Formats: sequence, structure tokens, C-alpha cells
Amino acid sequence: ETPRGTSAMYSYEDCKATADWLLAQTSVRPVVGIVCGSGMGGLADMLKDQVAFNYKDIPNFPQSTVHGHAGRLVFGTLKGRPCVCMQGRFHLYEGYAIQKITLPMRIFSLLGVETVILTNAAGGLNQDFKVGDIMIMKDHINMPGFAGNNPLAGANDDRFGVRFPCMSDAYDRELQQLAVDVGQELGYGDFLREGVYCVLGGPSFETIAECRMLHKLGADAVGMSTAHEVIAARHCGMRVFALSLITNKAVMDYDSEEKANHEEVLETGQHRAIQLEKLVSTMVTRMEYNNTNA
Ligand SMILES: O=P(O)(O)O[C@@H]1C[C@H](O)[C@@H](CO)O1
Ligand code: HPA
Repeated sequence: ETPRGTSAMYSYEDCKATADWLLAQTSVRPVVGIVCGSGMGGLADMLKDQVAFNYKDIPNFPQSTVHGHAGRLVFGTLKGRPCVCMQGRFHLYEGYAIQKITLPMRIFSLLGVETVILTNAAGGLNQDFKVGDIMIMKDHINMPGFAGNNPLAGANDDRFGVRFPCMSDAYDRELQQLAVDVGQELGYGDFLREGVYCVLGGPSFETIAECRMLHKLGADAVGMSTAHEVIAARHCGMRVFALSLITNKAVMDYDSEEKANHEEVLETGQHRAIQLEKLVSTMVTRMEYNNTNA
């Protein structure tokens, strides 16, 4: 009998079929996979010689339902490096099973991707953070995971990875250092930070008491994505780098007039778009790869 909540929802063969379908339609053999956060879809426009697929046309793929997430998988090159970019990601609050949200990571891996760069919009809990800051993720707190909502729950297929993957090394330290170095060179020192991201289920934004609690627990930023993708990506052995754009300050004070809203999130994305693109594209050109295509 299939166990409850099984990750066998998409078997290895299903993922392989989707990857093979994509590989048959493009000559790009991506070594880097990029995931665009809310309002950061412009990252995909950096790719040259694009071959793009609407999610609705890709076998087994879910659909994007959130404003600011276009729903296209874009292949192309970034300064000569073959890349694939998700212009739109999936979230728990859209009603998808967690295995469905993270399916693209397994497909990335089967496409030959070695390194995943994930971006997200997040609320700043750290009182030193300002709107527009870019936070290099050094770690995460997976709140839904505490309640058993982990993308790896269910039968494990060893062809993807081991039953109990380590997460203390989830965020590649060399890539974090590379981001610091590139950020300094580009003159981004004033708004480049590092910190811990906490994922919640959403879609409601946090209460004041929740924000205070998360901050006390060690989170610097709060959002509704990324950590699940990181777990799935690490499970299948890809290197991970992630960053949060602080699009709003989490409301921590009962006297505050601030109210979190998705429009502000998208607007902040627009303001920082150029710098985000420059940071990511420069990092991609400086990374080391095993694949000879790169
Ligand atoms: O896909 P990300 O994590 O960037 O999206 C964040 C979380 C919610 O989907 C939305 C809230 O404005 O932005
Ligand atoms: N909370 C949760 N998710 C978010 C936020 C926030 O304040 N801002 C952008 N995504």
C-alpha cells in the first residue's frame, strides 16, 4: 500500500519523463537552476537565446496561481553558462501538496543542474534590516516541517537521495562567500546582509505576536517558500545558494501603522530588480562547474 503523503506522488520515472520531455525540445543543458521570488521574474529575462515553456504545457507541472509569478520555465545562457529559470514558483498556500511544490527541484537535478539559486521576497524581522536589503540565506527554520510537512515525507527513492539527508550544510558556504565578495565589488555593501529565513505556510501574513516569537527563535526574515525547495534540492545533491529580498518590515509593535501587503512586496522587487540581476548573473559567471558544457 502507498504510504500517506508519499513522495511517490511523483515517481522517479514521472520526474525523468518530464526532464526528458524538456531535454528533447531544447539543446540547452543547464548547469544552473534559478528560482524567481515574488516580483523577481525579471531575473529570467537576463537569459540569452531563450527557449521558454508555459507551465501548463509541461507534463506533470503545477500551474502558477499567484500575481507576480508568471508560470514559465525559461532555458537559455547567462554570459555563456547554460541555465534554466523558474519564472514563478509554487507555494503551500496555493493548495499544492508539498511534494508538488518541490517537484521542479527533482526535475532540475535530472536536467543536469548542479547549482540552484533561489530567491524570495520576505518580511524583515531583524531590526537592523531595511526594506530593499538583500539577505544572503545562511540557514532556515522550516516551521511546516515541525508538523511533519516535509517534502521528503513518504517513501524514499534512493535514486534521488538518502532517507535522512543532512541539513546543517544546506547552504553552500563558498557560494555565500562568493555573494559577499561580488556584492562588495558591485558596491552593494550597504544593503547586503546575511541571516536566517523562517518559512510559514501563509497566505495570511503574520500577527505581531508571531513576528515577535519568530525573531526570538532566531529568524531574521519570514516568508512562505524556499526552505522546502532547498530540502528537495539538497536531497538530490545539488549545491544551494539562496537570497531573500526584504520587501517589507515585519510588524513587531502594537503601535505600528504598517500593514504587510503583496503590492508592497512586488514594488520593492521592482526597485531592486537591476541590482539583484547583477548580483546573480555575476555570481553565475564566477562559479565553478564540473559539467564540461559550462
Ligand atoms: O515566492 P516568494 O517566497 O518570493 O513569495 C512571497 C511569499 C508570498 O508568496 C508572497 C507574499 O507577498 O511573496
Ligand atoms: N511575511 C511572509 N511572507 C512574506 C512577507 C512577510 O512579511 N513579505 C514577503 N513575503
